[in-house]
Amino acid sequence: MTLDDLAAIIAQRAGADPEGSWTAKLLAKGPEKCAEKFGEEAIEAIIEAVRDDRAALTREAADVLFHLLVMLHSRGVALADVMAVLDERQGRSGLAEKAARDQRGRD
Ligand SMILES: N=c1c2ncn([C@@H]3O[C@H](COP(=O)(O)OP(=O)(O)OP(=O)(O)O)[C@@H](O)[C@H]3O)c2ncn1[C@@H]1O[C@H](COP(=O)(O)O)[C@@H](O)[C@H]1O
Repeated sequence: MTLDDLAAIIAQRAGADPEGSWTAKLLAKGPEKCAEKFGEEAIEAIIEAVRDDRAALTREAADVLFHLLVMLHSRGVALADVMAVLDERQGRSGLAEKAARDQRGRD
């Protein structure tokens, strides 16, 4: 399973009957609810990271990735576009990237 596979499943489920699909049910509630659910899952992952429960963190991280992709779909953001941003950053130090971002914020 890749993130591309999961994004394709989410796109396919988007038009499904909400009674038979968690993805369809969540998307039907709108982007704000998808964002809220992503936030809940992120917090659950944070809690497991702080507790240092690796098995629970692994499960919560899977929930985070799934709900991130649902949230992106809800706002029409393609995973490919997110990956393109990461591609642009490849080979560039995170510190240099942050400095450039801060400079753009000041312009
Ligand atoms: N990867 C996932 C996935 N990860 C998590 N979830 C669901 O996300 C929901 C979140 O559960 P939580 O317990 O955190 O939230 P909750 O059910 O609101 O309960 P509370 O926390 O509020 O008590 C659960 O129903 C999980 O089953 C997922 N649902 C679907 N997928 C993928 O999407 C595919 C399509 O699923 P459907 O859309 O359901 O057909 C599946 O085959 C999977 O590949």
